[in-house]
Amino acid sequence: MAELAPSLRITEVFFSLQGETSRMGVPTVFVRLTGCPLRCGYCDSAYAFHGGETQSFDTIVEKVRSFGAKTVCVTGGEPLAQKHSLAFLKHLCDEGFDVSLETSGALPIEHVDPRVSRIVDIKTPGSGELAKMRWENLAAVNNSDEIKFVLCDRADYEWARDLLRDQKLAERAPVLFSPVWETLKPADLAAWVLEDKLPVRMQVQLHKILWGDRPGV
Ligand SMILES: C[S@@+](CC[C@H](N)C(=O)[O-])C[C@H]1O[C@@H](n2cnc3c(N)ncnc32)[C@H](O)[C@@H]1O
Ligand SMILES: Nc1nc2[nH]cc(C(=O)O)c2c(=O)[nH]1
Ligand code: SF4
Ligand SMILES: [Mg+2]
Repeated sequence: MAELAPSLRITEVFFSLQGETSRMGVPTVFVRLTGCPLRCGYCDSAYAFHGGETQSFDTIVEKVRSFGAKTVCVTGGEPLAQKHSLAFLKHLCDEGFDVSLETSGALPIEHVDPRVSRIVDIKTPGSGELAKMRWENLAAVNNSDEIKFVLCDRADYEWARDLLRDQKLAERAPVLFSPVWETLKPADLAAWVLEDKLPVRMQVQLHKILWGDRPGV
C-alpha cells in the first residue's frame, strides 16, 4: 500500500519580522508546529501545545510561498518532536528557502539538514525544564547555528555565565542571552553582560516591543 504523503500538525503560518536571534529584523515566514514535550514556565507559545491542523508539505509550502519571502523560521511547540519535521526542513531547503529552526535542546539535532541554521536553547534551572536538556547536542552545534539562553533571573544568569565559560560555548557557536519577557528587566541583563564582559549577543524580542505578546506576530 502506498504511504500517505508526509504531513505535519501546524498551529500557524505567518509573516513577520524575525524578532529573535542574530537574524532579528529580517522579514521572515514563521511555521509554528503543534505540540511540545516540555513545559517551560515562561512559554509564550503555550497555545501551540494542542490543536492545530494536519497539513501536507505541499499545502504548507504553498502558504509559505504566498508571502513572497525567502527566509523561513520553523518553530513551535517543539518542531523536532514531530515525525516528519526533518523531512520538512530538508524540503524547505530544497525549495530554495533560507531556513532557521528554533528548538528546545531536548531533542537530537544532528540529523537536521546542514543547510538549516539551528537555534538551540539551553533550558535553565528557572525554566523548570533543565532535566530535559540533551547535552550531546552541544557537540553537534557549529558556527552556522546559535546557542540560546532564555533567562528568568540573576540565578539563571549566573548559571548560564558559568556554563558558557566552563564549556567554552562561544567557541562553538554564537551565543544569545535573552530575558524572559516582562520577568527579567532587559536593562539588568545588559548591565550584567557588560560587567562580566561576556562574549554573547544580548537580545530582546523585537516583535513583542512592536506588537505585544500575542500569536501571529
Ligand atoms: C516558543 S519557543 C519554540 C521552539 C522550541 N520549543 C524552543 O523552546 O526553543 C521559541 C523561543 O522562544 C523562547 N521563549 C518562549 N517564551 C519566552 C518568553 N516568555 N520570553 C522570552 N523568550 C521566550 C524560547 O526559549 C525559545 O528560544
Ligand atoms: N516575530 C517573531 N519572531 C520570532 N522568532 C522566534 C519566534 C518563536 O516563537 O519561535 C518568533 C515569533 O513568534 N515571532
Ligand atoms: S520548549 Fe519551547 S515551546 Fe516547549 S514549553 Fe519550552 S519554550 Fe514553550
Ligand atoms: Mg514566539
